[in-house]
Amino acid sequence: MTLTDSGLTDCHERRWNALLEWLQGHGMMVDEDHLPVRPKNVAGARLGLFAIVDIPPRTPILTLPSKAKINMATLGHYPYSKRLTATQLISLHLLLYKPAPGCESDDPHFAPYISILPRDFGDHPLTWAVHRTLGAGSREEHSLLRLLPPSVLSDLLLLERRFWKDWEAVLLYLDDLPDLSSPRRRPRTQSELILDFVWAWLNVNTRCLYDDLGLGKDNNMSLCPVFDFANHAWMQPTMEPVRAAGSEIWRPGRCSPGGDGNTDLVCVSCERGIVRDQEVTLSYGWHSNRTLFVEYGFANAITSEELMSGVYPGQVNVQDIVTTWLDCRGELGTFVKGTLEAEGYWGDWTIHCSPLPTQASFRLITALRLYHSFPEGAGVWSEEETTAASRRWRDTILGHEEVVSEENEKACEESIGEICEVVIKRAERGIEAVKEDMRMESEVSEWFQDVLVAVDFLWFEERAVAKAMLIA
Ligand SMILES: C[S@@+](CC[C@H](N)C(=O)[O-])C[C@H]1O[C@@H](n2cnc3c(N)ncnc32)[C@H](O)[C@@H]1O
Repeated sequence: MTLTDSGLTDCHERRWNALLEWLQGHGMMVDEDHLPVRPKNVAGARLGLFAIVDIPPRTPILTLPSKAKINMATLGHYPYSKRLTATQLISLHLLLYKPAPGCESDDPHFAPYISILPRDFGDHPLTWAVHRTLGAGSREEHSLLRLLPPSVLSDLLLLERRFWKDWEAVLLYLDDLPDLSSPRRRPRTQSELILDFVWAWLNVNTRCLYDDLGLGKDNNMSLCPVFDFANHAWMQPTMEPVRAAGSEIWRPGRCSPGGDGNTDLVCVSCERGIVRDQEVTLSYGWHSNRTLFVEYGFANAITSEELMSGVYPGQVNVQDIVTTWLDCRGELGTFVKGTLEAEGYWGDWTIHCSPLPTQASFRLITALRLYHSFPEGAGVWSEEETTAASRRWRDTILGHEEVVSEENEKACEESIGEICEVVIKRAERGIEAVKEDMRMESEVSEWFQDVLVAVDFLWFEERAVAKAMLIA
């Protein structure tokens, strides 16, 4: 790959200039004073945004016109567009206008933007999962899936389920509107079409901003050119989005009653300001590496001090361990499972190292309390006994009682210790297996090595959180 003086390939340089010209056509100021950032290659993250001048604190970095965003408002011209969610509609639009290899998009509305989006997501775990489902997984992909911690794999399967659900919805929509798709595109087999949809869907899932358009929660999102080149920094990000002049500060996850419609996006530098050539970064949220890896395809390089001291939101989902215990308890296990499901406490059982003190989530403690309400070896439980034990457990959820009993609490504590031991042991095996692959796979592609490093961090986080729990 040859880089130009600006740190971009020729092709990216051309596409970036075309994007600026297009944005200018939409009324955006793109000179150095109004857009003091440019993309550059970043090892292990494709592109990132960099300051081209010193930027003082709380200074506007970009003001993106609302009509340059891709969202439910700017795609409102699709017939019956409200039949689709924002993810489905934006993904469909990208699918229809996906650039052919080596070419630019021919979208009459957003071509320069769609053309500069990443072309390949071979390093994202969803791609490996979908390949596997289609029976087309490569050896590298299979071995990466095998190396993932169980908690990561189960989140990945949930993400894959979301993907297929969106695909089904888009197919159904296209069935009703064959004019939209048939004449437009080069012929694609069903598998090719699905993989192109993976590309579209991942662009949406990894790049969209929560954006209060005044719609339902799941539809308040936009793809925002330029803004979406900013990489994630878990500590001290340098840029943040704010509302257009005169309105409230933007915060992810907040929905204003009634909504404000599609407004311009303004981003400003954070408190410390930014020096020339420094990377301009955002916070994608206070996420553990498991979530970052599954949703975005990368993991933060973190140290054990950061994990043990509680400054990093380390977390382990231990659902598979507890589920195995329940599976060994026959009918009683089935009863506990059914009760937890009925009461909304099934799954999402986690241990955390931040904020200190380290702790098990209330959901995990609640599940363990019910599990230990029926001690092993206590013989057969009559219906009355089962009802009474469940009632005592339910009282802890309702806040009528703090604990089921002292013995029950002690058993839960011991179980948490056992869970941590299991997590540590398997993390050690996982780290060893990743090392082994690193040694064996020295000839393989760069992205594969990068992913192995990320998988190593996933196991490392699990081990450090479990160790911190045991020490506490
Ligand atoms: C919103 S985009 C950021 C721009 C992106 N790097 C690009 O080349 O277009 C999000 C994607 O960037 C990458 N990314 C973001 N932050 C990262 C980080 N701290 N380390 C590695 N990759 C990162 C991941 O691939 C993620 O899915």
